[in-house]
Amino acid sequence: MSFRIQPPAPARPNRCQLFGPGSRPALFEKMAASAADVINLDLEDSVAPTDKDAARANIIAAISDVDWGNKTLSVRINGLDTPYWYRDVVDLMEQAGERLDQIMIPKVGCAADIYAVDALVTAIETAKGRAKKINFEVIIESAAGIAHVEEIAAASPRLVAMSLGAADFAASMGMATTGIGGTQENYYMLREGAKYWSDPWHWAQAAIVAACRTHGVLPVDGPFGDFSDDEGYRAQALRSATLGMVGKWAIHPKQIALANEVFTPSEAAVTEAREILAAMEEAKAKGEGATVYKGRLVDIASIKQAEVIVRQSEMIANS
Ligand SMILES: CCC(=O)SCCNC(=O)CCNC(=O)[C@H](O)C(C)(C)COP(=O)(O)OP(=O)(O)OC[C@H]1O[C@@H](n2cnc3c(N)ncnc32)[C@H](O)[C@@H]1OP(=O)(O)O
Ligand SMILES: O=CC(=O)O
Ligand SMILES: [Mg+2]
Repeated sequence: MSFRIQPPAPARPNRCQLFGPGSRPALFEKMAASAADVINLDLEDSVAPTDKDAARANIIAAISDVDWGNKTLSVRINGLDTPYWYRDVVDLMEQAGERLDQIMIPKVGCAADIYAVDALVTAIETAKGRAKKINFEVIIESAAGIAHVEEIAAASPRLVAMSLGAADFAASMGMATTGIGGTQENYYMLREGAKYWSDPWHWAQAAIVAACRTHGVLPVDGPFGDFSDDEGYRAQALRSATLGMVGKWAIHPKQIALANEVFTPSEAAVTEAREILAAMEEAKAKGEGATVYKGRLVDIASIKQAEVIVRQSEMIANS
């Protein structure tokens, strides 16, 4: 344990990030009316190159025209390896209303990528006298991104969230799959003739969570492509929540309720967490640092574990 206190991540709900292409403005009101905590209007990979200008204009208009309620409103710009990204940033910062909360930067490979966008955003924010500071979120979706994940998490005070982008990540890593997240048929261990599937996303997720928790950033699981497979989505989301992620993307409205369910601590989990806190209060009153709860050890570390669940539950209830 370092003497430095681990910084808290922003205390706002981020259970579900709903995506929609900027080239389909008919979806925007539906997205705003959904139960997602975060809305991601997309200028990147769901928008064809010929539609980039129109999508930018649609999004800029919708930021002011649509009632986004209390949702976090984010726009995914194009990657720094494209000719589009500077225009995305300039037009958003110069023309979009103050309702815009966040810019999502895809395919970040190093801290300097964020520095570049930060420099541009900061200059326009100052020049235009924008009152509200724009936050950043990033997608780790390349070999370089995961190799430099910690410096990326530390790159800017604007950074509030980091997602794993399974599709581009798989492509960049040369993974032999066209699946977007979830179980991969060929990734198994064999024992006595039986197959046991492993999780090929696990190490990237764990690296993202560690980098995020070190620097007070929200770790988020990205897309699950097969929106007909509710159980597959739920299983992936449960694994992510167990590893410390706070939410997951929805690329179809069907996935919103699943994400909200998994990333809202259940009543049973909250009750158990409160019981552990009560058991530790009793132990403390007796001058003990450890005690027994339901036949198992709980100690001072258990207080911190239980507080994660209670805090998450209270933050969602109060949002
Ligand atoms: C994988 C890598 C990534 O970068 S993922 C992030 C980028 N991708 C995206 O943003 C894609 C987002 N999703 C979509 O574009 C659409 O959901 C896709 C997957 C194309 C399916 O669209 P569509 O064929 O219209 O779906 P559907 O007929 O099943 O829709 C049922 C009702 O739901 C609506 N809907 C659809 N998508 C959204 C959405 N993203 N947000 C809000 N509402 C959505 C449809 O309009 C339809 O509504 P209604 O019942 O007709 O009123
Ligand atoms: O942008 C998301 C991805 O999975 O790629
Ligand atoms: Mg991607």
